[in-house]
Amino acid sequence: MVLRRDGGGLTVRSPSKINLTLDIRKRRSDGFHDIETVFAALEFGDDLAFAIEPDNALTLRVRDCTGGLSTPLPVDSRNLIMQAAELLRERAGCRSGAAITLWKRVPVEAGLGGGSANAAATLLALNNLWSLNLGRDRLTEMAAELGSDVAFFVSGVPYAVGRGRGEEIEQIPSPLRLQVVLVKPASGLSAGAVYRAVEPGDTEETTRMIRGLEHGDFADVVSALSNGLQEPAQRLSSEVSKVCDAMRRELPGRVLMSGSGTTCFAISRSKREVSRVAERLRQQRLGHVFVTHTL
Ligand SMILES: C[C@](O)(CO)[C@H](O)COP(=O)(O)OP(=O)(O)OC[C@H]1O[C@@H](n2ccc(N)nc2=O)[C@H](O)[C@@H]1O
Ligand SMILES: Nc1ncnc2c1ncn2[C@@H]1O[C@H](COP(=O)(O)OP(=O)(O)OP(=O)(O)O)[C@@H](O)[C@H]1O
Repeated sequence: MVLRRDGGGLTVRSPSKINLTLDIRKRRSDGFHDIETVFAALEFGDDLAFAIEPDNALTLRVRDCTGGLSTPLPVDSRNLIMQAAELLRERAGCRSGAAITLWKRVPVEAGLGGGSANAAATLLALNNLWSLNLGRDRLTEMAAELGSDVAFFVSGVPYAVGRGRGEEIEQIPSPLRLQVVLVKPASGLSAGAVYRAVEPGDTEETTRMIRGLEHGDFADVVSALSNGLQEPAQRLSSEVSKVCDAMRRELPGRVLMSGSGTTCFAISRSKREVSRVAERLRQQRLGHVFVTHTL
């Protein structure tokens, strides 16, 4: 994530992600699951601005740019941005203040990790704005406390494998840039509800996906696309199957649900192809359609 100086403050683009694979290995006693997943960061994201607040207050304003797609987000400690700021203050032992503004574009409960990316952006930006000089390791530890996806966004890499409950991050070097079309249906799903409905299995797609990305082999990437949460998500939301079926008619074999849903995505090497497919999907009114690419 690139921090930009803006007067006395900072601005940062908070990206989103898709999961190119998601293997659910086993249910743990702490309520989480051991997983292996391949994250890909997307250019599509929110914007955040941070300014020093002289009286040590922490405030958050949200500007909804989703076109009414999301219900209003809380601006108190229920918001992951406020949780990240408070955690940073507590661990660094500081009482600095900040006025934070979020321009929200990434839909909520979409499987795109929008809230997790906001939390990561907040850790990185306030560490800089408040001159705390905490190292990447300390920020990564805090990230894992805030949510399973946050460490990936703190890493700032385009592709990574996530192990453990998703917070153990290892970069996957790749020459590939994927063009991506996203369709988010009206309904959302909470990650907890989808994980509760899953049966852990022993799929091996993540290893194949890592190899495909490293070799820059698009055909291998396509053949390894898989998501162990898709079947339970489809049971919980009929819109997921409807959207994926419509996308498969356009780009057979290249469609998957992201994370815990409900967004489905399709990948291509061609910008022109995703734009054409997006136009056709918009006409079918299945949900909000976004065109983007991996970072
Ligand atoms: C679906 C993914 O987005 C894939 O990247 C993540 O696994 C979920 O990440 P997240 O939204 O950051 O999730 P968290 O806020 O950490 O957890 C929400 C809930 O999802 C379930 N959860 C999450 C991650 C995991 N490895 N196993 C789980 O069972 C737990 O019930 C947890 O209470
Ligand atoms: N800044 C934030 N942006 C988005 N959601 C937030 C934020 N802060 C708190 N939340 C809450 O977090 C929950 C889900 O967030 P998010 O949109 O990141 O989920 P998601 O798209 O399913 O992502 P994931 O792939 O990580 O599961 C919602 O219940 C939302 O109210």
